[in-house]
Amino acid sequence: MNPSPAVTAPVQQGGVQDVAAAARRVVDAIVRAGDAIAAQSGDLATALHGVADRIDLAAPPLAERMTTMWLPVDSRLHNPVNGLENPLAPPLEITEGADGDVAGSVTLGLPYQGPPGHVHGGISALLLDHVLGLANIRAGNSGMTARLALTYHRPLPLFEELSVTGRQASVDGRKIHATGTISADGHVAVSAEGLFVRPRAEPGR
Ligand SMILES: CCCCCCCCCCCCCCCC(=O)SCCNC(=O)CCNC(=O)[C@H](O)C(C)(C)COP(=O)(O)OP(=O)(O)OC[C@H]1O[C@@H](n2cnc3c(N)ncnc32)[C@H](O)[C@@H]1OP(=O)(O)O
Repeated sequence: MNPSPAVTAPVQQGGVQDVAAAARRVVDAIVRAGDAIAAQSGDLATALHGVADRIDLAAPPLAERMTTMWLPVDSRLHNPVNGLENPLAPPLEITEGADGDVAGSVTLGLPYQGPPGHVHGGISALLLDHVLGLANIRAGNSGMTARLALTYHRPLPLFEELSVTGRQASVDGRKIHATGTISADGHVAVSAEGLFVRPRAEPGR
C-alpha cells in the first residue's frame, strides 16, 4: 500500500513563513486596537503601504506566480487554511493523520469573530471544507467540493484550542463522501458532511 501523501509542509524559520506570521500579527493587532489607533491611522497606513510596495516590487508577474506556485501540484504552503506562507491562513496546525484521517488544531482570535466571542460560521465552513479535502487526499481519492452540509450544534469559542477532524467515509465512482467535526473542550460544535466529485479526465488525457 502506498504511504498517505503528506498534507503539511515543514515549518521553516527565517523565510516567507516568518513574513506571513508577522502579517497575521498585524491583522490581529488592527482588529484588537480598533479606534485606539485612529489618531495614528495616517502614519500606520503609510507604513503598511510601504511594506506592501516593497513586497510588490520583489514579486514576479502574477501569471508566472500562478504557474510556479503549483509546481509541483501542491498547495501545502499557500492554501488559506494551513498554508504557513499565506497570512490569511489562521493557520490550522495538522497534528495527526492516522488511517487516512486528518486532525488539526487551531486557536482563533478576533479577526475570525462572528457572534460576540465566537467564531464566524463561514470560517468553520472553510476549516471543514479544507480538512475533509485533505482527508480525501490522504485516502488517495480526491475531488472538488460539490456540496458541503454543516450543522452548527453550539457556538464555537474564540481564544480556545479547537480540534478539527476529517475522514473519508465512502467512494462511489467519481463521488466521494467525507465527514468531519470541529470540537471545543471535547464537545462537537460543528459537524460536516461533504460530497466531493473527482473531475472527469480532460479529453485526450
Ligand atoms: C482534484 C483535486 C486537486 C487537488 C490539488 C491539490 C489541492 C490541495 C487542496 C487541499 C484540499 C482543498 C479542499 C478544498 C476543495 C475546494 O474548495 S474545491 C472549490 C469549490 N468547489 C468548486 O469550485 C466546484 C465547482 N463545481 C464543479 O466544478 C463541478 O460541478 C463538479 C463538482 C466538478 C462536478 O461536475 P461534473 O464532474 O460535471 O459532475 P457531474 O458529471 O454532473 O456529476 C457527477 C455526479 O456527482 C453528482 N453531483 C455533482 N454535483 C453535485 C452537487 N452539487 N450536489 C449533489 N450531487 C452532485 C451528480 O449528480 C452526479 O451523480 P451521479 O449521476 O453520477 O450519481
